Amino acid sequence: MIRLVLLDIEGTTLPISFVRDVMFPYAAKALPALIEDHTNPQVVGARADIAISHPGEDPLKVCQDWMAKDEKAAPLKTLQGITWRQGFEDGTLRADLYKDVPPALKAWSKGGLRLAVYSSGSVPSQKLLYGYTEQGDLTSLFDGFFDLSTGGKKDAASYTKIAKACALKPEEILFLSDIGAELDAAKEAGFQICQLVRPQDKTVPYEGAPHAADLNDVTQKFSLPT
Ligand SMILES: CSCCC(=O)C(=O)COP(=O)(O)O
Ligand SMILES: [Mg+2]
Repeated sequence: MIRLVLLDIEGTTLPISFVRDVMFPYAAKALPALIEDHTNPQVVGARADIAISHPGEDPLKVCQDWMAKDEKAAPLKTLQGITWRQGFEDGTLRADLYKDVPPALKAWSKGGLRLAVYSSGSVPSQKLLYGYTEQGDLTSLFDGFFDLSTGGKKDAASYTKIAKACALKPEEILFLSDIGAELDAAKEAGFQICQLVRPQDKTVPYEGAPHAADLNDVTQKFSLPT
C-alpha cells in the first residue's frame, strides 16, 4: 500500500523549460557577484568543495561549465539556491508548475497520503519554489525535503536513506521522476516507481518503468485519492 509519494521536480512537477529558461539564467546572472562573497559561510563552503573537485580552476568558470551541461553538482545547486532566494522573495521568480500538479497534490494529501520532494535542487530552493508558485504556497503539503546531501539520485542507497528518514518500508513509497536512471535506483531500493512522460518536456519513455502523462494519470494508475 502506498503511504508516501516522493516527487522529483524538474520534468515531473515543473516544466524543464522553466528551469532552463527562467531559473538558470537568473542564477547565471547573479553568480559572478555571489561567488566573490567571502562572508557567506555557504558560499565559502561551496568554493571549498569546488577547489577539491577542480583544484586550481576558476570556481566561476567551473560553475558556468556545470550550468552549460546541466550538471547536478551539489556546490552549484547550493549557489544557485542562494541566488534564487532574492528572485522568489521579490516576485521576479514564481514557479509555474504543471497545472495538474497543485490539485493532485492537494487531493493526495487530503486523502491521507504523505508527500515528499527529492530533487537535485537544494532543500532551501525546493522550499522557495513550492513556497512561491502561481497557485500559492504549497510547502505545507510536504513533510519531507531531500536533496543531494542525502546522496545522488541515481544511487539506490539514497532511496534507502529516504525510506528510513520517513520511517516507511521502501515498498510503501511511490517515486515519480522523468529520468530512467533515477527510477532504476529507486526500484533497486524497493520503491514503487512511475515515469512522468510529459509531452511538453519531450521525455523519452523509459521501458523499465510504468508511465504517466501527468499526475491525474498517476492517480488512476496507482488508485490514489481523488
Ligand atoms: C528547486 S529545483 C530547481 C531546479 C534544479 O536546479 C534542478 O536541478 C532540478 O533537478 P531535479 O532533480 O528536480 O530534476
Ligand atoms: Mg527531473
